[in-house]
Amino acid sequence: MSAPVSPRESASVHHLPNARPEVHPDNPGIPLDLEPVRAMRANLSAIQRRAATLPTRRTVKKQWQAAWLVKALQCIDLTTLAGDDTEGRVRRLCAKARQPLRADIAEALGLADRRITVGAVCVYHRFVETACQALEGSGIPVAAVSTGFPAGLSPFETRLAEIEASVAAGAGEIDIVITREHVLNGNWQALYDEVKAFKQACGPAHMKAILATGDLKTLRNVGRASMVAMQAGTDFIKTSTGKEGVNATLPVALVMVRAIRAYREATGNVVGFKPAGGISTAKDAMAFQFLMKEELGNDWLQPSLFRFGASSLLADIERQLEYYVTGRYASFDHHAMA
Ligand SMILES: O=C[C@H](O)COP(=O)(O)O
Repeated sequence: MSAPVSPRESASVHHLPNARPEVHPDNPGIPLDLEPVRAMRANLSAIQRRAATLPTRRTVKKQWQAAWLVKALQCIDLTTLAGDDTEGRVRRLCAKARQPLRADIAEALGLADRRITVGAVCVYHRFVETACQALEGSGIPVAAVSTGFPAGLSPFETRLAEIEASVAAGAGEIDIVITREHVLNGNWQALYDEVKAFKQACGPAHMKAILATGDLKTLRNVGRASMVAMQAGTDFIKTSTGKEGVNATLPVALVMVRAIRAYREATGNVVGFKPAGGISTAKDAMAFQFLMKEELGNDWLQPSLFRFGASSLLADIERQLEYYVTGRYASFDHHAMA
């Protein structure tokens, strides 16, 4: 991270890139069109080369770096998806979601009067009601992972019922998982039908389609699955559950955001992107932000079109912002939810 500001310098963040109105996902879907699906190509070495340059492409320092990190924080789906989750843990997570920056850090950044929150809180269905109660009045949506998360192999009707139950319990966002077998078998019709049925079951809730890219074997499959999920009407495409062997990576993200761009150029429809799983440092987060800015533009830096699915990223961002305003690093356990 860059050197801390001197006491004489103002630590205020003046460059939060959110003066413009946010663009929201707008994707009614289209009938299944296999031509662009089959046309998806992925040049592995070119993608890897491009991905390798992303973390170093921009030199962002001082208040500009702090502004990027505050924006990253606002895009976090603050997540807990563990077998030992409890109502108490979810309530603490929601308290952190409401006030993700310690008051003294927010004050030093000149953000005390701005209502800075994370993008959403993401939990299992079991905790949707708890999270909705804890977030009441905050405007922060609750996202529920659904459809047999993480494997997505429970009976189809059960998966639909799970979506409906989470929406009825108050979830404003539903993160579904696709059946990886449909992708591995090239059964695009089955994938399209599944995602479309899930979208219908979501009703007014926003849907994110988790492709579980670590299970899809090739980047070409990632591109094809992205295209089919968008044609079926998903509002976001999301990389991973966080439970696959490999989760969000920059090469996978490049393929997915380029599919978003191609789909938008072909249809005019707008789809968001959520890298998730294994993103735990401010530096990682900024590499994904640079990717979004360069591939899709500033509209995709806003929480309406960009989220990080992350359980521990917030702690590092808060730590880096504390360093920016004080010149000292705190230990991780100094920050709540570390
Ligand atoms: O969707 C979110 C992921 O499950 C979070 O993954 P993580 O615990 O590696 O940050």
